[in-house]
Amino acid sequence: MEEKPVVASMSNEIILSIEDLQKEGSKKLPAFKREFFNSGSTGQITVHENSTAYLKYRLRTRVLRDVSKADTSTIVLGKKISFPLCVSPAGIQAMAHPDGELATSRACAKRGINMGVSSYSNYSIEEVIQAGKEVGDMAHVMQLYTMKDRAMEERIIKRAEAAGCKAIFLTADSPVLGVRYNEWRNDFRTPDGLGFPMIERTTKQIMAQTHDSGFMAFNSDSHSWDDDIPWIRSRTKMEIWIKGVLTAEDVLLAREYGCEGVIVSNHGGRQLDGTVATIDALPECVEAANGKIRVHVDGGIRTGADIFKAIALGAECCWIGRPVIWGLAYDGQNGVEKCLDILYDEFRRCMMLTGCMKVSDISKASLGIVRADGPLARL
Ligand SMILES: Cc1cc2nc3c(=O)[nH]c(=O)nc-3n(C[C@H](O)[C@H](O)[C@H](O)COP(=O)(O)O)c2cc1C
Ligand SMILES: O=C(O)C(=O)c1ccccc1
Repeated sequence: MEEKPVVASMSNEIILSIEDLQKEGSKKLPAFKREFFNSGSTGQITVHENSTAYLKYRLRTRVLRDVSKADTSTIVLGKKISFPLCVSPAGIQAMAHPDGELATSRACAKRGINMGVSSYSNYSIEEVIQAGKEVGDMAHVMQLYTMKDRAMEERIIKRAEAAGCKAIFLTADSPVLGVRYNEWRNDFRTPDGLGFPMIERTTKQIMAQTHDSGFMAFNSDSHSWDDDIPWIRSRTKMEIWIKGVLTAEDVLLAREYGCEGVIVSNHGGRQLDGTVATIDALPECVEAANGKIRVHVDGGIRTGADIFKAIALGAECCWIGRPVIWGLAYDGQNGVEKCLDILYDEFRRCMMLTGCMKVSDISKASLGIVRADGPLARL
């Protein structure tokens, strides 16, 4: 007879962490897709550091507090969400699972969080919003690049507004594609049969792009604060947020140009390798915002404690890109729900174990930093 293990396993679930989801989700993808989704640019330094930069912070716990009614909810983009996390816009989600952005939208609606939709989505903004509506209440935002074809850019804005999007996230870090060895080595092309309804292109037309420019062939590299922000503002009542900000200087410009918020982001390390990790750029951006515009952050967030640390450093909310892709690849909508459930549970436990009753209790006092040979330093 087979010997029973001494400690019975808690469950048969093999996905307990985002790391597990990365491993199992990635396994389901052929190499060219896996590398496209998971890689960063050039030496992969920033994609790595986005996550490891969180490790230097230590949690300062407060004990003997009644956390029985800990409330993780918060209000973002006018919606009460279940915890301070939203899903970053990421293109070609149907390459991870046939249901693509529809599955992501349903999972977000079911779990009560907001979603960004890429201009390079495989389902239209109308379809993505409708899919979410059938499940629950949430906010969608439309991600936009400054485009060479301004008439098309305007059509994206108008469609997004008519469909009910709350905001435009203007991705400002991509006038040109980053150095992506994986895409060049694999001669990366989007698989046959996928549509790109927001940029009004078929896969055939996309595939015709060279690898110097890739998707960014449609993006304008002559963009500027002056030419683009007032232009967008005059075409929509939606909020305008700048995605891809890493410096206090650009936060001040976003304020000057009347933007509602910034996403502190380096595009998940996919554009310029060697930029600052986003959690390390966050403090100067929060200081420059001075409470006048909202500051959110994405890049490398893989645990509930990472979310907690970003909130402690002044972000209103965090966003995740790849973890959702891994969830999609693993099991479509179910996989994305699993991803959100893992992060929710970890974040809630982190709040309770640090003695925080509500999200607004999380502050600089919740963190310390260990410097070489020193005791824990307060922030
Ligand atoms: C496969 C993939 C596609 C992406 N597509 C877009 C996009 O279309 N527009 C955009 O602004 N950002 C895009 N991003 C960047 C994400 O919005 C986000 O900034 C980044 O993924 C966050 O880092 P993380 O993946 O470490 O969480 C993409 C990221 C990935 C991984
Ligand atoms: O690869 C990316 O980072 C990205 O932004 C993108 C843009 C268009 C389609 C797919 C991904």
